[in-house]
Parts: sequence; structure tokens; C-alpha cells
Amino acid sequence: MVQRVDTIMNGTSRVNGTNGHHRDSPSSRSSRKASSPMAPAFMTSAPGKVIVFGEHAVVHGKAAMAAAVSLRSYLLVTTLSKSQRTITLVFPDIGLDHTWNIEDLPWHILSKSSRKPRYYDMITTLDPELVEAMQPHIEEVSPNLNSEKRKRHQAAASAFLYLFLCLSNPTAPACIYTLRSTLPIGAGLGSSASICVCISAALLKQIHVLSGPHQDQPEEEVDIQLERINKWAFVGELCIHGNPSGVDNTVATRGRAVLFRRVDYSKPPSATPLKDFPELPLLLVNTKQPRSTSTEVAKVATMRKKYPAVTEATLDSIDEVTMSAHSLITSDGFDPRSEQNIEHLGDLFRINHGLLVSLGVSHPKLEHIRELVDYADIGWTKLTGAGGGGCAITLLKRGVSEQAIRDLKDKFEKAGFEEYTTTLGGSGVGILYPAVLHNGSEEEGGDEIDQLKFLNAQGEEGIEKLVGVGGLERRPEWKFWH
Ligand SMILES: Nc1ncnc2c1ncn2[C@@H]1O[C@H](COP(=O)(O)OP(=O)(O)O)[C@@H](O)[C@H]1O
Ligand SMILES: C[C@@](O)(CCOP(=O)(O)O)CC(=O)O
Repeated sequence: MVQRVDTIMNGTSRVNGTNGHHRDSPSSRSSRKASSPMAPAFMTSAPGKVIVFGEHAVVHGKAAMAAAVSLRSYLLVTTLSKSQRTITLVFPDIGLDHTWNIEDLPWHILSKSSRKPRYYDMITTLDPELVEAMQPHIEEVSPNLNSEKRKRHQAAASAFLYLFLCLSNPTAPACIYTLRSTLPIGAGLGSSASICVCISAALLKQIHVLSGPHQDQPEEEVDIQLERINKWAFVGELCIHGNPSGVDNTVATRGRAVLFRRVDYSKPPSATPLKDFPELPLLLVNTKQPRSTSTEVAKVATMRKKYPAVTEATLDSIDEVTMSAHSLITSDGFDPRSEQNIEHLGDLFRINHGLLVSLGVSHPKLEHIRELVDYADIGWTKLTGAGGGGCAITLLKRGVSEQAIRDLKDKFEKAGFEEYTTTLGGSGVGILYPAVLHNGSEEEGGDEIDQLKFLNAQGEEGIEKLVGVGGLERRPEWKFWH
């Protein structure tokens, strides 16, 4: 590990924010040799997701239905002065702060032309030699933490470093990558995918291979940019999870809601956008029981090995549930206000959850949420995401009284659970370039979002207010590929 020198934390003099843009006088422009200006600070952002139907089965080629949530991750990229040759990750949500010397990184592995992937390649597996060459640089990340925290740090650092090595080069500008998220980490809401999308979009932007987003961008061009971001986010997910289906990064990239299926991992998945995804009366509750997606996914793989026929039949049943829900919500007469339609979806929630229980990926705390809802008799509950802890979603029956919901929420609170207010089906990946908002002030250049302000923003509301996008905010300076 190298000592971090002169970063934005201990002085802004060498940091190139937008307000630090060189403004040369005409005479200095003509007398000085032209040099490429430093890039302004910029931000990327991507949402988390809820899987409404089909988690785990989707890893084995079955369908899943998922929608973006308004909780999001945000990455601020700050370029340092040219005299510096370091990249720094500042990920305060997990307490990670690490610096690498760019020149020390294992570029030699990628110097063979057949090895270095191109930014437009489709990568479906990690290069074992590159993973091995990265190991010493990953092992130096937070070596003194307990194993659980170290794993978290090293997983996030691996995803970043793998993408950086593939997409960047030894002459890359020194940078600080500061990441914050309003998503709970490791709770089934796709936090890892959302950070991978932020990282992928930022690195692709830095090597100038993303066009737009801009108004009137043709649909096919929009699609190419989104696929480019999504493909590399999937590679980041491979580093964190080992065996991701790709549904999380697809929703985090594209936003809205999708019906997703990946049968052949060497080919792109099919992701059908669900236009007009209904506004469902949902409660989203976190057990706060930590767990890891890769452990839960491995449990199902073990079940499949031990009991192939039974497990395959269970996964097929989940597929049937997802497709039945898809037929229902895309049918002409579907109305989320109809008692009958909601009851039909509720039955599918219950069946899907039961099948996940039988795969061994529930947790007593998830069952406690389900019990509380069942006792109150006001809805249907299923786990969402990998399970083993994390979050559950409850679909509320029509006509449930406010009081009954309040009583239930009290019980959740007493049990130590946390409820989130979020809307489904929001925007996917977005970019704020440069990281400046025009807050109605007349000052030249607007208000720059610098690292200090970003690190000091308090909670979900503080972050959204500062960066100008999320559940409560939608500033026009943010651009999305739609
Ligand atoms: N805000 C964040 N900051 C840094 N790393 C993060 C953040 N969110 C997620 N991660 C990375 O993703 C991992 C969680 O991934 P995972 O177990 O799949 O949970 P989830 O269901 O939330 O995606 C963390 O251990 C960490 O490495
Ligand atoms: C269990 C799974 O279907 C979803 C995992 O979601 P999350 O990482 O718990 O947010 C795995 C996957 O699709 O890659």
C-alpha cells in the first residue's frame, strides 16, 4: 500500500474539480505548449432493485422479474494533478480507503494483445491469470480487519481493480473514486450490482467510449451504451459473487422493470422491459440479518448437486410462478387496484416464498416477518434477493386500514427490523458531467459537488439533496440513457 499524498482530504490545491479548471489567458495559451486539460470531477449513479419473482432460479436459467428501486449508489470521480500516479478508493459505507500506485499494478499480464479485452468485448468469465496477478494488490487491502469486513473490502476492491485493469492503462490519470450508497449493503437489494454499474460507467466515460446521454439520441445508440455499461458491470459482479445471473446489473443499468432470463452464459441474456410496471402496494423490510449472496447461491448449487431432480423441479416451479405473474401483469385487464388481481399476485408471492424456503435460503428472521404479516392477515410476504437474511417484500391486500399497517410497522420496529420507503421502476444509470449543479445562484460555473461535501452529506436525504438525484430529487443536470 502506498501513502496517499495530497488528496482532496488534505488540501484541494492539486485536485482538479470543475472550479479548478485551467482558465488560461490568451497570452499563456499561445506561449505554452498545448497539454491535455485535466478532466473535471464527475459522478455516476445507479439504482438497486427488488426481485419480485424468480431469485435463485434465475441463476439456473429460469425467468426472474425485477424492478429498480429509488435507493441508489453514487460515485464521484476526482482527477488529481499530473504529478501524482495513484488511484484511491474511498468507500466510507464499508470503511474502505485504499491507494494503489498505478505503475505497480500488474499491467504486464495484459500486455499480450490476445489477453487484453477490448471495451466492447463480451466477458462471461474472469481471466484466472489476471485474478492471480491481482491477488497481492487485493491482499494489501485492509489486511488487519476481521475476516468478514476484510472480505467486504476486498470484494469491492477486486471488482474495481479488475475493471480498471481491463478498461484503463498504465498512463491513466491519477484519480480518487469516492462511493456512497443509500442502499443497505448485503440485504438483497442489489447493492453490489449498483456499485458495479457506477464503476463501469465511470471507467468507460474516462476512456471516452460512451456517447451521450443526450436528448434525441437514437434508440439503437442508447442501447449500445447501456449494454457496454451492463457488460462490464456484470464482470464486476463476477468478482464479487462468483456466479451472478446478471439480473441485478441489468436492472441497475436499465432501470424500470424487466423480465430476465439467461439460459446460456456465453450469450447475452434476454431482458424484456416491462412497460407500465404497476404501482404495487408493497412494504420493503430489512431483517438486518447480514448474509452474503455468494453463500446463498452456493447453497442452492449444493442442493442441485445432492438432489438434482427435486431441485430442478423446484426451480421449474419458480419459473412457472414468474411466468404466471408476467402473464397476469401484462394482461389487458390487469389493474393493481383490483382485489382479485392483487390476490392472484399475492398467492404467487406465497408460493414463490415457500419454494425458496424449501431451497434452504430463508432465515428465521424472514419467517418472523412473514408470520407477523400472516397474523395481521393483511398481505403476502416473500424474501427478495438472495435470502439467508436481508429483505422481504410484502404485498398488501386491498382495503387494509392505515391503523393495521401502523400496528404492523410497530411490530417490525420492535423486532429490530427496518422498513424502507421506496418507489419501484425508476431510472437506471445516470451521469452528472461535470459534477456541478446550478442551484439557482448566478455565480459562474454553478455549485461543484466536491469530495468533502459528498463525504459530509448526512443520510439518504442529505446525499440526495446534495447530488440532486434519487427518490426525492431529480435535477435536470443529471443525464440518463433512455
Ligand atoms: N456502498 C458500498 N460501498 C462499498 N462496497 C459495497 C457497497 N455496496 C456493496 N458493496 C460491495 O458489495 C458486497 C455486497 O454484495 P452482496 O452480498 O451481493 O449484497 P447485495 O445483495 O446488497 O448486492 C459488499 O460486501 C461490498 O463488497
Ligand atoms: C440470488 C440471486 O438471484 C439474486 C441476488 O440478489 P442480491 O445480491 O441478494 O441483491 C443471484 C443472482 O441472480 O445473481
